Amino acid sequence: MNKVFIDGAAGTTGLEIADRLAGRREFSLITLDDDQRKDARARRDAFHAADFAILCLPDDAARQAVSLADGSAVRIIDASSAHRISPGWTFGFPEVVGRDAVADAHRVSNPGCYSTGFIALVAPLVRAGLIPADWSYTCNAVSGYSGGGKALIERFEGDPGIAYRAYALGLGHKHVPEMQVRSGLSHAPLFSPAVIPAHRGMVVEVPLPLAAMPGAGSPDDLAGALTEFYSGSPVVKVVRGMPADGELLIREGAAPADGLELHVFASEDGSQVRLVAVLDNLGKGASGAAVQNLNLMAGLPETAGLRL
Ligand SMILES: NC(=O)C1=CN([C@@H]2O[C@H](COP(=O)(O)OP(=O)(O)OC[C@H]3O[C@@H](n4cnc5c(N)ncnc54)[C@H](OP(=O)(O)O)[C@@H]3O)[C@@H](O)[C@H]2O)C=CC1
Ligand SMILES: CC(=O)N[C@@H](CCC(=O)OP(=O)(O)O)C(=O)O
Repeated sequence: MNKVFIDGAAGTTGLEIADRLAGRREFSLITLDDDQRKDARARRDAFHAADFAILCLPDDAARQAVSLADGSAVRIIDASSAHRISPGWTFGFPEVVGRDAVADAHRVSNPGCYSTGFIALVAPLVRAGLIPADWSYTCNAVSGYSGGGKALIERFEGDPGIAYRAYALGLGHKHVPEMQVRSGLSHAPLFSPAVIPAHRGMVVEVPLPLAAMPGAGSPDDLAGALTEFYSGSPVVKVVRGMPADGELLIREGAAPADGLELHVFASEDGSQVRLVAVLDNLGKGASGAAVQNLNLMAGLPETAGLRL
C-alpha cells in the first residue's frame, strides 16, 4: 500500500485528488487535522512518513514543502507553478515527455491548466517541423472560475454579475515560461486568458496564419501529426471534423473530466487554422493529471481512478 500525503488537501485541487483516490486500495492517505495542516512540523512528519506527496499549494508554500521533505525518500508531484521549468524536475505531462520519464521521476512538476492545452497542441507540431519554433505564437483561452482556486470561487459565487473577466492584461501570466520552454519555442507566446462564470471547463486556442508561416505543413498534415502523436494515449484524443452545430461549448455544471480533446479547424483554402484544446481545468488541467502521474510513478495502470 502506497502512503500518499496531499499537502493543501483542503483546497480545490487537493479535494479533487482525494476524490479520485477514494476507495482505491493501492493508496492510503496521510491526513492532517485542520489545526495542523499549515504547521511546518506536522507537514515535515507527513512528508517523512509518505511514499508520495502531492503539493496543492500556492507557489511559496510549495517551495517550502520541498524543503520540509528534504532528507526523506518521498516522491513529489507539485501542482503549483513553482518548479515547472526548474532543473531536476520532470515535467508532468507523460504524453509529451514520455511515460517512463514520469514513472521513474522523484520530482514531478505538473503543467498549468492553460499550458496543458497549449503545449499539447504546439509541442508535437514544432517537434515534427510542421510549424516553426521561431514564430511569435498567440494563445487565447477561457477558464472556469475554479481555475483560480478558493479565492476566485468565492469571488465568482459571491458576485453573479460577472459575465466575463479578462486578466493578465500586463502580459506576464505565470504559465508563459512553461508554454515557451516545454513547447521548444524561441519566443514567449502572447497569452490572453479570461474567466467565465462556469465552475470548471477550459478552451485554449492557438490561431495560426498558416500561409504566412515559413515551412508550415497543411491543415491535414497538422491534424495527422497530432493524431499520430497521441495515438497511444487513453487520455488525449484528437477529434477530426467539425463538431455538431459547428461550435464548442463549456457547460455550467459539467461533471469532472480528466480527458483532453484536441481539434484542428481550418479555413476552406487551408491558409488559416485554429488549434483548439478542450479540457477540465481541474481534470487534466490539475487533479486528473496528478492522479495520472501518481499512477505511473506507482507502477499502476495510467488511467486508474480517472474520470474519462
Ligand atoms: N484550480 C486549478 O484549476 C488549478 C490549480 N493549480 C495549482 O494548484 C495549486 C493549488 O491550487 P488550488 O487548489 O486551486 O488553490 P486553493 O486556494 O483552492 O487551495 C490551496 C490550499 O493550500 C492551502 N495552503 C496555503 N498555504 C499553505 C501552507 N503554507 N501550508 C499548507 N497549506 C497551505 C490553502 O489553505 P486555506 O484553505 O486555509 O486557504 C488551501 O487549502 C496552486 O499552485 C494552483 O496554482 C494548477 C492547475 C489548475
Ligand atoms: C482562472 C485562473 O485564475 N487560473 C489560474 C491558473 C490556474 C492553474 O493552472 O494553476 P497554476 O497556478 O498551478 O498554474 C491563473 O490564471 O493564475
